Amino acid sequence: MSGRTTALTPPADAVKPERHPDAPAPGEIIGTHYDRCFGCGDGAPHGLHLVTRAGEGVRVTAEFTVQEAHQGAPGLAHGGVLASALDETLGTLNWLLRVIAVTGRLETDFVRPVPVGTVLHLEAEAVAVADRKIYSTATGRIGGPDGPVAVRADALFIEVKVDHFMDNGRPAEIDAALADPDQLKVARAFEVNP
Ligand SMILES: CCCCCCCCCCCC(=O)SCCNC(=O)CCNC(=O)[C@H](O)C(C)(C)COP(=O)(O)OP(=O)(O)OC[C@H]1O[C@@H](n2cnc3c(N)ncnc32)[C@H](O)[C@@H]1OP(=O)(O)O
Repeated sequence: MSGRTTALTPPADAVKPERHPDAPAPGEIIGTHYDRCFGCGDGAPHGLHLVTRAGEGVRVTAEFTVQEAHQGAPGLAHGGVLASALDETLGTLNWLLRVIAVTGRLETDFVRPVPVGTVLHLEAEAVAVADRKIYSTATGRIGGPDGPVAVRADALFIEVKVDHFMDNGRPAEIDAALADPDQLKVARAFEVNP
């Protein structure tokens, strides 16, 4: 038994994800999508401050150092924080597809404890797309990029329009985020050129 639900098995008509021609080049840092994002924002003091790089194909790598504020058991990372790191890394894959998407489902395996001060080396790949559904998978390793797997996850992201954030987010913050001309340009470009 793998423990996985069938909700994360791509349907028979799913296709291989295609990297968008305008996606960041392999090795390039993929910047934050929102300054106050818990996963990647510089303006989130207790956030993860994840720095993600584009890889080959539809792959990304990221690093996250576990801080004092991220503990669950004494001296060990909280599982929810580790799931957040996986979620953020997986979410960044959608920028290589140039699709705006949110997490619908995230299934996480916690394989080894992750002590405070550890650098978690994350790697994620989009594996299939079916209409609005993007299936992806990620691992987090400790002790180096080739170290043992400490956490892994499979996920389903669902493509949404920018309106998803306008309709459901706090208007003042959405306005502030979209007042950034780069952010608005990127968001609109995604919708015009999926
Ligand atoms: C400015 C730029 C900023 C860009 C900002 C980017 C932010 C990224 C941040 C990191 C990632 C996150 O944490 S995102 C935050 C956490 N996630 C969320 O808040 C999402 C909350 N959920 C929702 O809003 C909604 O449930 C949606 C949008 C996911 C889906 O609603 P919907 O649009 O009405 O679509 P719906 O018809 O229900 O589903 C479409 C298809 O997906 C399937 N589906 C939907 N949910 C699931 C599920 N949990 N498990 C399995 N399958 C599912 C359905 O069966 C259906 O399949 P079929 O019938 O077509 O076969």
